[in-house]
Amino acid sequence: MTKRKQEDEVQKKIFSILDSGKVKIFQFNAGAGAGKTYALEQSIKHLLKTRDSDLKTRNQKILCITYTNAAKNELVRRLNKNSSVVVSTIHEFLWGFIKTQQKSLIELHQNKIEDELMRINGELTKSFYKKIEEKDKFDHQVLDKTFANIFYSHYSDHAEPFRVAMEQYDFPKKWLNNVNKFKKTVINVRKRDKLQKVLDKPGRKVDYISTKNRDNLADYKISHETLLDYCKQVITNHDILKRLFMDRHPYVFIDEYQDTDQRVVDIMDSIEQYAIGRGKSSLIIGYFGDPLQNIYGKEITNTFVNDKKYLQIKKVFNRRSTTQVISVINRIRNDALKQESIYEDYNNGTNHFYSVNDDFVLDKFLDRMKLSTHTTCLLMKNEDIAKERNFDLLLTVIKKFPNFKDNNYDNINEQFLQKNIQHIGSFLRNLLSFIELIQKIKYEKDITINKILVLMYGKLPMITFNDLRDFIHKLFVFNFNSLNLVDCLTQFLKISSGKINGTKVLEYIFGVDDSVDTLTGIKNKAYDYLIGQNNNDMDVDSFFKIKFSQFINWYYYIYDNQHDEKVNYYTLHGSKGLEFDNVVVVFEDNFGHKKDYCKYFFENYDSGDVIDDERFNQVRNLLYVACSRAKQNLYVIYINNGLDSIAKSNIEKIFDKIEYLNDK
Ligand SMILES: Nc1ncnc2c1ncn2[C@@H]1O[C@H](COP(=O)(O)OP(=O)(O)OP(=O)(O)O)[C@@H](O)[C@H]1O
Repeated sequence: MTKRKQEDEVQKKIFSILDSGKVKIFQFNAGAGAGKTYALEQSIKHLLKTRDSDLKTRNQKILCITYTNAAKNELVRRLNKNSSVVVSTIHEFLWGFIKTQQKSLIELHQNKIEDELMRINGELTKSFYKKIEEKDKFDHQVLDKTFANIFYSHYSDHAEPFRVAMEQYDFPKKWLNNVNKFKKTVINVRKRDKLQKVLDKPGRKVDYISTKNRDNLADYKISHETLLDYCKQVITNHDILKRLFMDRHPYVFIDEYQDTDQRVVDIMDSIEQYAIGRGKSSLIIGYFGDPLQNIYGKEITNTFVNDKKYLQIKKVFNRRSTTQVISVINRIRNDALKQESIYEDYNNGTNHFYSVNDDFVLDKFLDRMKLSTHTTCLLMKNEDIAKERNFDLLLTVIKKFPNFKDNNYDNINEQFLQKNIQHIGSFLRNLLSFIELIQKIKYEKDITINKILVLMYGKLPMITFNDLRDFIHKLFVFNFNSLNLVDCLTQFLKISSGKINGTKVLEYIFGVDDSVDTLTGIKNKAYDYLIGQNNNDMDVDSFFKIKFSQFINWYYYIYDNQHDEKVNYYTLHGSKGLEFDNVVVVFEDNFGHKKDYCKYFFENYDSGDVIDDERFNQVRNLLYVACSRAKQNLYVIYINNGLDSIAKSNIEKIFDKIEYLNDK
């Protein structure tokens, strides 16, 4: 049978499951470039061809869950918008599904507030608060409005000026010995009061805010993680919702199963069980993915790798890369899946492995290899990416703050350079929203008024067109690119037009209340995020003095997956899901807080007992994702201080031969 025929057979297997009219969950496994997204698209098209009128009569929709908004937009584009298909990210979909279940949501939310109150009380009993005899008096004092204003105005000061500001209150000196503990205690008492008040006065609705990365419990606003918790509890405990789900969505496709949260899998399992119990219903759930492309350190749901309780479908063909690239990526993955090209003659590519020392200069290498167009460089060092993308100053400053230093080093990748914006650090996410607002107003020609207003207020407020036009006009006067962050914020705060007020917009974007002036409030948020309880003698001024253009460049790095025909630069993580003609990957050992990051992989490759070695698997997955982006030619450069014989021999097993480049 020809390869194309075999590929068709795989697709037909999926079609036959879709046509079976039964309750089934299947798992489609295929390596990089196999065409998983394509298979998913074909499956939807098949259903549209065979079942569209049925779906329409019953008011049912095919549901397709993608991991990112970018993937969603791509799939929507390929499917040419069809009213029988819903393509959505999981959070967006689940919120739409459960948001009317307010009775259950409020109950869960109140439980969460009670848990939080218990946590706060626990913390208070561990601080000087426990020993205060007249607790009511202390509470009364710190809940006072004037006190709050002074407290927050000096919140992000160094320790001594903060103590001086507190002198007018007769707190015993020893309470202020440790300024951080004092601040924490005050905040806990204030938070407890706020939460207690909302518990005593119910009647609010729970809302999911997709643009913020942190809950605001007192305001009944939840973020992504809490949404998944609530959804799991609400759906798995209510048969009526399971029924509603399967009646509305008899076909569910979930892309990138390796990144799918356990709670989502639990929800789907419970719906499947319910469907089986009802008999004669039909429900098909298909997971598409590749366990080896899990690169964010969050463990894959056991069901997908060990239990394999779903129907397994495998595809071995590769549609992306030349045979030269495929042979390398097969060897990197080193598992049972060995891909082969679907094409008979796609073998005009190359793969090279260069061992180089610290003097290696990438630009010279690109020159030498004549790689000046259609080339993408995947770099490990964040500093290199930041320099190429012109936000190196921002990175240099951010790295000095406790939230990104020492043990928190991984936060640079996980919260600052993270391409999935749901995982960006909470304060940074707010900052991105501010930059997005300015950039969209200034440069995005087809931005809708709704989108602008939602960015400004989180909802559609009643304002006049004139006010909006005037506001935008005033915004255009400033050349934000030439200002630093604090000046940008200051200018923005001052803009007002009728009912629109820059201060209110920033209060919304940064989640600041009116107990202090807005700029100080924003600085306090930055202080909590960047420094927190970790240092008394640091301030956030250096961050706010950074040129706004650096933040804009960072924003474009996070959001922008466009690449041009010249040389483009990404981190290895950031390349996931993309493909390029020529790929240059630069491996380094000094990465991820390790001194032997890649070395560990090369030394242990082929040692036989690495299957459960999490560290080994993480490096392997990252190298696999990076190398499998190449369509035609792959150049791997390994910066190292000398290779031992085991590493050398293993590298040769993967890449055939090592070329040495040691010129300056
Ligand atoms: N049946 C097909 N016919 C033509 N081109 C295809 C087909 N399937 C996939 N392709 C092409 O092959 C390439 C890889 O496909 P796709 O991106 O769907 O793979 P993938 O398995 O999702 O990759 P990865 O997991 O590495 O991100 C793309 O350029 C896609 O357009």
